[in-house]
Amino acid sequence: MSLLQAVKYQRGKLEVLDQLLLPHEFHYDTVSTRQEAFDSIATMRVRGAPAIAIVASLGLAVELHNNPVSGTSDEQVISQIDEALDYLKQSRPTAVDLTNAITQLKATIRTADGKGKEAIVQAFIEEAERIFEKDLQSNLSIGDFGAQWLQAQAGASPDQKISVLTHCNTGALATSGHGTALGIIRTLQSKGYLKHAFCTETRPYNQGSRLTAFELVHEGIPSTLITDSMAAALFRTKKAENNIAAVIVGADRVVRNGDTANKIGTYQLSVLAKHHGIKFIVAAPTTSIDLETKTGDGIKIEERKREELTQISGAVVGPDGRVDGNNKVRVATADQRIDVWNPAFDVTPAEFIDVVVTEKGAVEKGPDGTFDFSKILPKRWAKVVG
Ligand SMILES: CSC[C@@H](O)[C@@H](O)C(=O)COP(=O)(O)O
Repeated sequence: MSLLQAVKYQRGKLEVLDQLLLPHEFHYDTVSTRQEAFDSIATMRVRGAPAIAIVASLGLAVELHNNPVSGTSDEQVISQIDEALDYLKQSRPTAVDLTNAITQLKATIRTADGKGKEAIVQAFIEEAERIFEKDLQSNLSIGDFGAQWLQAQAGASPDQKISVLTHCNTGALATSGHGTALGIIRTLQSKGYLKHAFCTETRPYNQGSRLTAFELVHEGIPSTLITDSMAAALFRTKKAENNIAAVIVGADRVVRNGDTANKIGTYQLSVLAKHHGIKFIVAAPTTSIDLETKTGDGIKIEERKREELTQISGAVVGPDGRVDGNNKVRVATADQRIDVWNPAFDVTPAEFIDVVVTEKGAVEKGPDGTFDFSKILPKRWAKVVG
């Protein structure tokens, strides 16, 4: 089985899989400049909170590797890199991984201040590469902690397999590999704990049907696709038969009290899960945690263009039922004059979340109903909260 990779990188060269063409066509774009990185992210050719941060960081690393910076003093070079990072930060607003990566990159280049411009650039490139490599390790740990938590809380085991529902895409395509929520599902499968994975279509951008369904099939994980509107009926009619124990989702931003921004539709799933006695798990690396924002009310939710709701693209299906991946079409699915509201994310309040699984462990709610991240992030906590 070939490995799914959203990003292929070697020093000086970055290739990014165009996810808009999936699952019908595999095409990698070369990304060599900050503008190309920005464009890949803003047009959603690459998407998913960790992958966005990785492409922005490595895209600029490639630009700096191949094109000497013009500044002469260390101060000038640092300010030019800062400017490029601030530009990249504008590519998409809701996921915090990019902001956290930028903070980390800015701090790292300052450790080379006074050592000359090559040292500053080198420090940047090495830090960007570390962000990429560390993400994979984080995903694998999230998978282990998530499976352990489900073993303890839902009795998941080879003798008592569980089923789960996931939303959006959080797999290898949204990260450096393995995935977060989908990473837990992969780990459950490898341990023999998984009965079945259900995935939502994830309207309007269809990350679930285009990407997650593709990843699940690719991995040979027993799985079923549903539309977003079928979740309640699924829980009501198929929970017992399938032993549906958890909804597992990723995160674009988990704020200080645990409120979590994730793909639109996540919030309604959390309400349904509570109603049906199903655990609700947020799987997120600590790079997706934002301690500076106190509650979900402070999260900026990206609104996207109307055509994402009123039009859809895909590949032509022939009369024999075969999909012709080379023959793409874009079709209208609504009266093009209708007014549209298209928020890309929503906020799930902490009260509906049972656990936030990070690479540093599973964090459960305290008696006050909020999450306390001070134990897993003591330094960041001290900086922000004191
Ligand atoms: C590990 S990816 C976590 C989230 O980024 C994911 O669930 C999600 O909401 C992605 O949204 P997208 O708009 O496709 O970037």
